[in-house]
Parts: sequence; structure tokens; C-alpha cells
Amino acid sequence: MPIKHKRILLKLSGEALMGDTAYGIDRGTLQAMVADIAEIHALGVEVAVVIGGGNIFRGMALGAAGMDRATGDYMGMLATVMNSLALQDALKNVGIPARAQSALKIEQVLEPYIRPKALRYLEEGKVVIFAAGTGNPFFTTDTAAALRGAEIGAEIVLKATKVDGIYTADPKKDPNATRYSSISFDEAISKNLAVMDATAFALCRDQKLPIRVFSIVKPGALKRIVLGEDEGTLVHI
Ligand SMILES: Nc1ncnc2c1ncn2[C@@H]1O[C@H](COP(=O)(O)OP(=O)(O)OP(=O)(O)O)[C@@H](O)[C@H]1O
Ligand SMILES: O=c1ccn([C@@H]2O[C@H](COP(=O)(O)O)[C@@H](O)[C@H]2O)c(=O)[nH]1
Repeated sequence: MPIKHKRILLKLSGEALMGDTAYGIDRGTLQAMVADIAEIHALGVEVAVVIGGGNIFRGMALGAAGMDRATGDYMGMLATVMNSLALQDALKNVGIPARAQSALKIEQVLEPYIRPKALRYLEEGKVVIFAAGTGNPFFTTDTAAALRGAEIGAEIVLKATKVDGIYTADPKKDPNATRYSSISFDEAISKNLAVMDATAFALCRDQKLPIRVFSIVKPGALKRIVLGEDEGTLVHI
């Protein structure tokens, strides 16, 4: 079967990285994510990854607890750096070349984000991990995924999360919610569907970059998507 998407931006949920634990990185979950990436890497897909930080810190939650919001956001971005380091290490452990780049300057830890270098890594078959989100507070890693996806000319943003698509309402709160198989950007924005923030939806819409939201826990889902099969929810123009 031919691959449908040659270059993708994969957004991995930070929150999902906890697995069944209450905080941090669950080793088994991380290895399962790596196994999914390995399957599509073996098909020749060029893979760039943005990983969230919800398993460690979210600026909004820290802000609600009384911390200065921007400070909380920088802590959230640093959380994504930790997740990116763990992912880079786990990929290398299974023989997949991976390079993480940071949107915040921490040169002793990660090389900085340099777009031409990232593009070269992708052409060389290396998995590129974009750490520290956009590098700016008041954004999210979903927006970083949209931004980097557009910058590298990805054909699609694949958001791997804890639910298996976009629903009429949060399926964790509303048992009667039903899943869309596809939805337009305008509808997703106007209905305030909180699976992704409006900034990310708007950026992808303006750049004509489709998004597919799918379950990170469903075995083989990522591979089926790159082979063109129907999974989760497609967000389109
Ligand atoms: N209409 C909706 N359809 C699907 N999921 C929804 C909807 N509204 C809210 N959600 C929630 O959005 C969550 C996914 O978004 P969220 O940004 O919180 O997580 P993530 O991107 O997977 O994690 P992280 O930010 O740590 O990377 C789902 O787990 C789901 O409970
Ligand atoms: O560009 C960005 C990206 C992220 N943040 C902060 O990091 C946390 C974790 O990211 P998630 O997307 O929620 O997983 C986020 O809550 C923000 O606080 C940021 O400030 N800028």
C-alpha cells in the first residue's frame, strides 16, 4: 500500500504520557509511542514531533493557583523540553536517529530551533522533535504543532490524544457526545470544540494544513492514517 502522507507533524499528548500514573512519564506509554513512530519511520515517512507538557505543568493551571501566568507558561515549556529529551532518548534506544531542537535557548541541553537544519534532518530520515512549544507564553503546543507543521511543509498535522477524535462535546464529560468523522475549521472554531485551541485551528486553516485527531492508545492507528485509512476526525478547509 503506498503512503498517503510523506511528511507529517505528529503532535503527541503530554498528558497521555502519564499512562495510568498521576504525573510524569510512564515508561511503557513512552515505549508504545516510540513503537508507533518506528512503524511509520520504517515506511519512509518523514516525521517531525511536537510533544505537550500536560503530564508535568500547564501554565493555565499554575496561573489559576496564583502563580504569574507567564512564569507558569515558561515552566510548561520547560516541561515539554523534558518530554522531548525522554522521547529523543527512547527513539535512539530503538535505533531511530532523532534530533530535538528547542524554541528556548538552553544550548547545554538541546540545540536551538533552526528551520533549515530541521529540514535537512527530515530529508536525512531523522525524526525531528520540536521542544519548548513556540517559545512564547500564552500559547500551547497545539499551536506550536500548527506553526512548525506549516514551517516544514508538512502535509498534515496528526494530533494523537487520549480521545479517538473530535466530538460534539468533551466525551469525558458528556456520554451522549458523538464523534465527527470530519469537520471544517470554521465549524470547529465556531462551536468552541476544546480538543484543540482556536489559535491552532486558525493557523492551520489559514495555511490550508489539514489536521487529523486520533487516539494515541489505539494500536496501529498512526500507521493506518499514513496509509490513507480513515481514523479519528479530519479537520479540513
Ligand atoms: N469536543 C471535544 N472532542 C474531543 N475531545 C475534547 C472535546 N472537548 C474537550 N476535549 C478534551 O480535549 C482533550 C485533548 O486536549 P488537550 O489539549 O487537553 O490534551 P492533549 O493535547 O492531548 O495533551 P497535552 O496538552 O498534554 O499535549 C481530550 O482528552 C478531551 O477530553
Ligand atoms: O508555545 C507554547 C507552548 C506551551 N506553553 C506552555 O506549556 C504548557 C504545556 O503545553 P501543552 O500544550 O498544554 O501541553 C502549556 O500549558 C503552556 O503553559 C507555552 O506557554 N507556549
